[in-house]
Amino acid sequence: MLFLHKPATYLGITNSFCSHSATRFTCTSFEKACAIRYQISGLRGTEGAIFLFQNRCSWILASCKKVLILTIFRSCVHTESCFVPTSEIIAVEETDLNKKQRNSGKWQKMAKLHAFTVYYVKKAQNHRWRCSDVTFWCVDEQLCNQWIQALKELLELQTRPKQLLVYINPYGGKRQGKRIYEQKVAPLFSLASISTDVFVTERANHAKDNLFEVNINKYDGVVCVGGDGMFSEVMHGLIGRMQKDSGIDQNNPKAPLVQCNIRIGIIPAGSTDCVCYSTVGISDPVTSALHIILGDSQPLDVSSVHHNNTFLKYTVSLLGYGFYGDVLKDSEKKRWMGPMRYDYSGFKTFLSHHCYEGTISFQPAKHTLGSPRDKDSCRTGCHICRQSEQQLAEQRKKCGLKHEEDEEEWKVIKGKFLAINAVNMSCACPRSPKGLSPAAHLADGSADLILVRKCSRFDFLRYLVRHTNQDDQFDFSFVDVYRVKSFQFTSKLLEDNESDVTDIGKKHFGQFCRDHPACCCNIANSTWNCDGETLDSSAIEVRVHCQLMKLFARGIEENHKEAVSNQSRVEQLL
Ligand SMILES: Nc1ncnc2c1ncn2[C@@H]1O[C@H](COP(=O)(O)OP(=O)(O)OP(=O)(O)O)[C@@H](O)[C@H]1O
Ligand SMILES: CCCCCCCCCCCCC/C=C/[C@@H](O)[C@H](CO)NC(C)=O
Ligand SMILES: [Ca+2]
Repeated sequence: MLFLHKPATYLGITNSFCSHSATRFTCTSFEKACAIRYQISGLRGTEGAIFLFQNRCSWILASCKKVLILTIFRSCVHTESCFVPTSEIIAVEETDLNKKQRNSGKWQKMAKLHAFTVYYVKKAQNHRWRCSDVTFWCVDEQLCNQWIQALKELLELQTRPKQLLVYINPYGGKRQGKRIYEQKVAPLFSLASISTDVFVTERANHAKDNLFEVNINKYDGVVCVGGDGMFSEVMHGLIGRMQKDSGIDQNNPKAPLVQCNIRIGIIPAGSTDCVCYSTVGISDPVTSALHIILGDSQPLDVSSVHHNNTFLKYTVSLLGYGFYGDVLKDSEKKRWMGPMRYDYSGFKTFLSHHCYEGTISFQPAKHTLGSPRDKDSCRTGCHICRQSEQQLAEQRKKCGLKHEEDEEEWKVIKGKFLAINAVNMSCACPRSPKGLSPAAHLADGSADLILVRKCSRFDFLRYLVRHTNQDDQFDFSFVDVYRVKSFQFTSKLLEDNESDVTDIGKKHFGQFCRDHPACCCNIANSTWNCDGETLDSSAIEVRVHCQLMKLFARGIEENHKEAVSNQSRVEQLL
């Protein structure tokens, strides 16, 4: 006999079935429950049960009548889910009966009981995940142990991290990194039997430097607790370590980089948390911890940024010149304000309305199927990213790590720009839920290059407002967008200096455009905002490396997909 302890799990079940006796369920025999295909005949009038079938664990009220079962399954699909893929079970534990019995007096009167608790991922609104649990009671100790054993064996079959290296930035965002990790994440890791080595950073680049020294092969993944800057640090440490160990010179902009197979998990505790939000769909520490525990894997494009054959940085989210560069530069002086610094500096920069002159050259990304104006966004299991992955594998088979000469055409655009934004992913974040390029892909080997030409303050405001709503951000005459695999930028100032090095006067001309002092064209350079860090050079060369690294994430899930697949599975079964 197995008893389900939580009748509330069955919200969707018809009233006639969900009587007060609903707390008591008879279980099928272990063998029948484990049968690969669910046999209705095996139930013989059973009221309720836990089943394992087709790699799914479900706890349901059941009846011999087919039609009723169908109703029950349907109601489960539309309300609280009783279906849990074993890949979404977090842990199975023998239940501490003393604790449970104290809470529930009615069990005390019963004969010797045995119980186990299944902890599983419960999916809530807006991609938020929570750890839920259900306890199964049983008078037969052997049956109870068989269930625990069977479920644990299933969990062993999942490829999940067992040993993680954790870096916490105690100063990111609202300075809550340490508290968030200790209170929300560490208990979940311990429930899932994950061991951790935790490292609280004491200075910027501490995590990055440490990653060059540790015995990295000991770990199944690296977790960073902080914002985009902290993630960037850890990513630089891992990718840099990988290239160093493989003898790849990062200063060579054309060097084919070695893929980094050690996954990074992001526990969001920063100011923007754009990488986390764009890859999970929400900036929530518990949700991210659960993605890490389940061992999710999401490949990510990474761009390398060089200047004159010198490596500057890698970027995965925004590489922005003009508006976002100026916002970052100003906001760095106001770190004490926490996340609010971006709003303050954003407003200031908007009022200054500076535009910058320069030349952009780029190679269009012809290999990918999508376009930046697509209506569909990159979602879990995205077919466009999968197609790029196949291409990448074929290319590797053909060339190995040989240097590949790329003769594809370059397009050149000269002009005055308020903003140049290159994004490898949508760059969605709580401030901009669709991101700066809603149709950009996480792993297609391309970046979206957005050029915002000089326009009025009012028009620029209209453009910025569209970062925050559903309207098309590219539907403006002064905005152009291209999907690219590489690009270069040189500012007018640098071009002039290079062509006329003797004209020293130019360098000291002052802030604004010589021809039109009132036109807001800034003679000085802007700064590149590279995932929230400033770059030293304004002239850069950028190249996208398809799926260079992996995160503990699965991309943003299509909301109705899961329900539809549950439904079709039910139909398959009956
Ligand atoms: N102990 C430390 N002291 C000072 N700075 C640190 C420390 N540890 C890490 N850093 C640096 O702090 C910078 C910012 O951190 P983080 O990204 O976590 O927060 P944020 O800037 O508030 O968030 P976001 O990047 O999402 O806007 C990173 O560039 C990182 O290198
Ligand atoms: C008046 C309306 C103003 C709207 C402004 C919208 C602001 C949206 C911010 C989107 C930034 C997304 C890009 C992410 C960049 C990160 O890499 C970086 C570091 O965390 N963050 C910033 C703010 O530069
Ligand atoms: Ca991309």
